[in-house]
Amino acid sequence: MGIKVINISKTYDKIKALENISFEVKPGELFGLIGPDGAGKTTLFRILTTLLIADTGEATVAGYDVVQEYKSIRNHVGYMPGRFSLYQDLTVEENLNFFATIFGTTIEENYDLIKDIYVQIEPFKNRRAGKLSGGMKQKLALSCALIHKPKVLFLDEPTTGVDPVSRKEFWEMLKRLQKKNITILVSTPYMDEAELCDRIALITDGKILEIDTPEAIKSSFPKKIYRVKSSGTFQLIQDLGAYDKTHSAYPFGEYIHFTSTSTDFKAKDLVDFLKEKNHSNIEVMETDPTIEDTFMELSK
Ligand SMILES: Nc1ncnc2c1ncn2[C@@H]1O[C@H](COP(=O)(O)OP(=O)(O)OP(=O)(O)O)[C@@H](O)[C@H]1O
Repeated sequence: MGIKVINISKTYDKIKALENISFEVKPGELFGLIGPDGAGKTTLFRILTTLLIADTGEATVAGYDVVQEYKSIRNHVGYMPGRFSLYQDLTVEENLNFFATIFGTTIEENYDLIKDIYVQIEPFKNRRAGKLSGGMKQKLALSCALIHKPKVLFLDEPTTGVDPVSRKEFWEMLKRLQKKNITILVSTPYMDEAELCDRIALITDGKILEIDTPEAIKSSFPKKIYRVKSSGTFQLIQDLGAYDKTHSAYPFGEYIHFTSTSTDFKAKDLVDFLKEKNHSNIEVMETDPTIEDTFMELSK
């Protein structure tokens, strides 16, 4: 009752939005699609929620074929699209009632499923959706996507433009929904959110680079990573770019993450090189790989 995607491709004019995508989401799994803007995440969501037909390939959602059995899928999935999808001029309660009605249900019938989320916006039930904060809009959109008790939930960048506290609360809600046997496919450009998924697929330019648990993806990183800092960040990037032992060097927060082509490379080699280049306040320290590092390495 999860999701199966087999060799899905989709091209818009000349843009290959998806190229031979295959993966499986197990029933009850919280699966993340992690990738930058334009990676193809929305296109994939639209295909799986039957709003768009793939050029080639097959997919099933909750056991139903996305083309042949699209009507059944629509009754069994909840979809929270990336951009705010609610009726801005309707109130919170009217929006929820509207979605309940089109699925032939009522707020009361499935209140248990949305209770946790809805109680937080219920005090504002008479406010128009267009006047809600980002975090509240997101909670309302999730309530609307859940009101017909879907088996599978699709969330396209649900936390983009939402403050950090609401983001954290949102992920806690997803974990609780997962315990109620809902399969969840969520996309995000935030690498820290990737860590909260059971498994993730790293996607860029319409292709999947890797699928595994966040832990396995991090531990598969093939090189030692050093975090590097000096008083002149711009010059540091330039000099690391020109260094003959550099495999990769890219900004990572306040540091540059550096890997070397050499297998017996030592932090001292880099310190000596940077001293030669007149850098001051040099800091070079080995650090643990993150999902973002794997992403950078695989998309090189
Ligand atoms: N209707 C369309 N017509 C032409 N090109 C499109 C269309 N929709 C998407 N694309 C292109 O297909 C590629 C994948 O887009 P898609 O929206 O699926 O990516 P995404 O990962 O969801 O990114 P974003 O978060 O920016 O929506 C992009 O290059 C995009 O410009």
